[in-house]
Amino acid sequence: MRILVFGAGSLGTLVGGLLASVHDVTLVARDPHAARVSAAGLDVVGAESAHVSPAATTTETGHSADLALVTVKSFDTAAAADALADCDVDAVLSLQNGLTEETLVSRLDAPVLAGTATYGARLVEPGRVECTGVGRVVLGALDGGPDALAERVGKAFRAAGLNTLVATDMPRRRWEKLAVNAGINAVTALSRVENGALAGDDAGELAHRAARETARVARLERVSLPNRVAREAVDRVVEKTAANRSSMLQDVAAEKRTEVDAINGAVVDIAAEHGFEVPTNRTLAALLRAWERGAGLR
Ligand SMILES: NC(=O)C1=CN([C@@H]2O[C@H](COP(=O)(O)OP(=O)(O)OC[C@H]3O[C@@H](n4cnc5c(N)ncnc54)[C@H](OP(=O)(O)O)[C@@H]3O)[C@@H](O)[C@H]2O)C=CC1
Ligand SMILES: CC(C)(CO)C(=O)C(=O)O
Repeated sequence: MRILVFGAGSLGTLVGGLLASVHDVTLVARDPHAARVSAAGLDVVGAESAHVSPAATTTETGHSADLALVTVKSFDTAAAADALADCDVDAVLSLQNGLTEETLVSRLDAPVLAGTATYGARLVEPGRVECTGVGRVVLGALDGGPDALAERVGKAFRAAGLNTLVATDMPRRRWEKLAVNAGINAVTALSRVENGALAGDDAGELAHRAARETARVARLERVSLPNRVAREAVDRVVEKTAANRSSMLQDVAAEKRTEVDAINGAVVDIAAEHGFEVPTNRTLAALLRAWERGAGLR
């Protein structure tokens, strides 16, 4: 399969690097990373290891591929979609956090699959990416149900050794992940604690409230996600990732823009379309956006 990875930073380089063992992969990345991969190949280290030689470029448009993987941060999704609109791609798959697929659908003609990734990735230096944890890619039709394209992409991922599930219930999975991120990411970022610190703490109750609100909005969107399931998902992730610093905490610590708009912000916006209020998500989003403004990031 010819696969274009749009936004090869940490996750895109890891997934693209693993796919490059059997597929024809092009990484759209920044220099000096793109230049280094072109000149000397890519080292995958850590929980996975490989030396591969995908193509790498900073050129955003004019590519042709069977599949475009979108792995930019959520706030760069619209720009990525606009660049992909000037490419010839047969299908698009997002592995980003937050609700980003709608932005891709609204700007692209190619079919868009929904995806989530729990692999851990860190771009150590140009040309070198660390797999910090073997997770799973889950992908499928955005509206759910069986899908031949998703099956083909899943088969291509598995052929490259990526732990991949093709799911027929992506709407529920996306909203459950959103509920987990809306709770854990925002609260850990604002309180500067590891995920495990939420267990049995008042801050954990705040995370539960954000997740319950998200589940309520999911149901308004006709996605079946009971409050109890969202709350239990938060507890499960807090327990399994107790020592992790959430991606949003890492962004705040590094003084980088967060993905709040596609997480808590998306919950607030979609709730408003239904005339529904989500005060916990609204508060968390306001605090994070105020921090970003104060830090000159938006
Ligand atoms: N890292 C991880 O372990 C995981 C990440 N995710 C999700 O995956 C997504 C990506 O995360 P992550 O890989 O960590 O983020 P990174 O910031 O490491 O990677 C995104 C990369 O895309 C680049 N980029 C943006 N626009 C362009 C462009 N027009 N042309 C070329 N390159 C571009 C960015 O460069 P620049 O910064 O210079 O703009 C950056 O290098 C997020 O939604 C995240 O939540 C999900 C699971 C795990
Ligand atoms: C699951 C969780 C909360 C793990 O830290 C995550 O997805 C993130 O940090 O973005």
